[in-house]
Amino acid sequence: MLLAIDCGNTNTVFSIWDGTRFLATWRTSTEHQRTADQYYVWLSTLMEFQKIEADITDVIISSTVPRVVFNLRVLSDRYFGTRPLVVGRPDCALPVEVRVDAGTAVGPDRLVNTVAGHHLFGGDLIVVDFGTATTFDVIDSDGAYVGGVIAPGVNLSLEALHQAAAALPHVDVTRPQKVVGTNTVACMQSGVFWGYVGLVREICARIKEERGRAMKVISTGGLAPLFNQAGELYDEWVDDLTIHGLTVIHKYNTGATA
Ligand SMILES: Nc1ncnc2c1ncn2[C@@H]1O[C@H](COP(=O)(O)OP(=O)(O)OP(=O)(O)O)[C@@H](O)[C@H]1O
Ligand SMILES: CC(C)(CO)[C@@H](O)C(=O)NCCC(=O)O
Ligand SMILES: [K+]
Repeated sequence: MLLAIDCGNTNTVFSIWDGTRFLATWRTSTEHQRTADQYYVWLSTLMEFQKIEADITDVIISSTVPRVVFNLRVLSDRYFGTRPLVVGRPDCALPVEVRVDAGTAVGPDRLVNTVAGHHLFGGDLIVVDFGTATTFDVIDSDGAYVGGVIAPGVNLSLEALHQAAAALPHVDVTRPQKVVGTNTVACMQSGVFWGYVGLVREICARIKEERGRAMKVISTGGLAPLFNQAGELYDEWVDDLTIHGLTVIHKYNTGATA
């Protein structure tokens, strides 16, 4: 069985794939100090608690934080007796082309989203991922990654307001009742909620215009559905698109089904 690890700047997702379905998915915060032993204690406790009897033989990692890869490699070697595939390393082939400026290191999560998007929906796509950053990945008709957009993440924007302005509290993002807020929290929520609805709409419209073609918009990330309450921003939403893409890349590199 495959252990797929998607390590973002805020959270790391671990998922067990048996070749046809995910047996379990767990999240933890991303901390580069965490050792292989700590990961294993956490993972094996959850597996035991959920009575998951998985014989993990393969590991694949996508990490936007280079320094956590070392300990995840040790986890893989020491506890699962296998050398992990690491997206972005030369020995991990991708089933799609990457057509960007020479010397650009595209985030591995964006490459994995490209593979997943193309695998599930074919070509001419925009993948919108609401993570630490809000990213837009543009995928050509042949599945190639051809560039995109990086905007600040939703929670990051709210946190930045709170950090920079003494009178602004920490708030969670929700859809406000009205656009015009009559208290501080409602004003902040309105700015972020409607600001992101506008950001997504405008960026997708301009990408389609610039490329002169119709494109399907796929969204991922826990916050994505919140912004699509009128159902007009995206065509599809896939939770954990990145984890799905990792299983596709693993299969492409090994021919394995699990
Ligand atoms: N209504 C909500 N309000 C606040 N946070 C939410 C809400 N719904 C989901 N979330 C959080 O949004 C985050 C989305 O997860 P996702 O994996 O897409 O990004 P991330 O983990 O924050 O970023 P990265 O992948 O860059 O580490 C999760 O931490 C989830 O708990
Ligand atoms: C943009 C993030 C932080 C989104 O997770 C990540 O994909 C990343 O670190 N990218 C590197 C730069 C790029 O993708 O062009
Ligand atoms: K993510």
